[in-house]
Amino acid sequence: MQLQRLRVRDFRCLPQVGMAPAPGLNAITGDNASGKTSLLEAIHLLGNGQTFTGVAGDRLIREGASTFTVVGDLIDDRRNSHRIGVGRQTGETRFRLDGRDAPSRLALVEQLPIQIIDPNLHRLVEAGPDQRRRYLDWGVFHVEHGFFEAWRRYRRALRQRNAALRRGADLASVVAWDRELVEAGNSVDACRRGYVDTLLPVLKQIVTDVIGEFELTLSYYAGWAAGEDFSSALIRGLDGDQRAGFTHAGPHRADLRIRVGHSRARDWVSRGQQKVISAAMLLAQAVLMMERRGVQPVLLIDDIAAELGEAYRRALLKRIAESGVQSFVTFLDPGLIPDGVVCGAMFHVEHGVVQARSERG
Ligand SMILES: Nc1ncnc2c1ncn2[C@@H]1O[C@H](COP(=O)(O)OP(=O)(O)OP(=O)(O)O)[C@@H](O)[C@H]1O
Repeated sequence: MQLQRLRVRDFRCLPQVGMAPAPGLNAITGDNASGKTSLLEAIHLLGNGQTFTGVAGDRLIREGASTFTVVGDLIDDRRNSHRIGVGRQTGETRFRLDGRDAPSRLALVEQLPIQIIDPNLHRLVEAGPDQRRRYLDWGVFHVEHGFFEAWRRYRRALRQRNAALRRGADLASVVAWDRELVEAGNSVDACRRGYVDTLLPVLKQIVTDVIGEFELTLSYYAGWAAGEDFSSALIRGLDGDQRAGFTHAGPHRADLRIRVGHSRARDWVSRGQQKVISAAMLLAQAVLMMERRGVQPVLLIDDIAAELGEAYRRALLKRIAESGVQSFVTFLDPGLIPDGVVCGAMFHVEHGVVQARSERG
């Protein structure tokens, strides 16, 4: 999927924007508070239905206006055109897809897969498993059909089992959910496992291209002990589950464990390297999606220049530009666009006004 045209009206500090992005790397330059992040937010909204900064509702409407609209014209990998839109009016946000109301935000997520690389990116390596699980599931969702349905079934059964545990129900009422839980959980697990196997070589190659030789391993933890099956883990954990009032083992506890040599990555690598590994993880998903599904995702990259030294910044942006993934990258100053990075298009933002630029100067 490629964003061919973007139109924005009264969104955050942007009064009116009309731009025609290029297929590869789109550089967006502008001073602090000029509106660069707002522009990325508008694109994110199209592919996700939500902003990445967490700002929501009427606060997204430009001060003094009463509505906002963001519309994107897309072309898919079979050269079909699509139009998606998000608008807010009288306290309600509406999603539009090809001239109709979209049933939910999920329809947008399916239409325009989008990922954000921002200054909090290192948390993917550093923070707890939740963020990595979300990362993993985003990729699995877009690549493995059937994953979403299995995940929904699993969540439903888990909720019911936990409710029974919480109210101290008898054993039969708790284990009544185990069959569904195990069936759906095993499907979720199989999808994730297969995905990680194909992701890992792509990721390793990207990390090597950017950092050089690096002993990175990514291992998948299913959410119960290795060598045991899910069903046995549930039986073994039953006493503990009844005492705690919730289910311990299962795909809801899965993780991607990132190691460098024999150490956990977060204990071993520098903050800059954590960011490069995290960015590489997102880029690897994008590349895999293109290879496996022929679907092009969009990458949004906010403020990476402020976070990375010249060498990593150049290598990473060069790799992103060469991947062919459509990306939108913000820079405070055009001088921060590293030499050798080929930009498909350049835009400059000043006081909320976006203009195409023909050269870096
Ligand atoms: N609803 C709104 N109406 C008007 N202005 C807004 C609204 N929401 C945010 N702004 C303003 O928009 C301005 C631009 O913010 P934005 O985050 O897009 O800038 P930026 O170019 O990314 O800056 P930086 O380089 O400092 O990150 C800010 O001054 C912010 O206060």
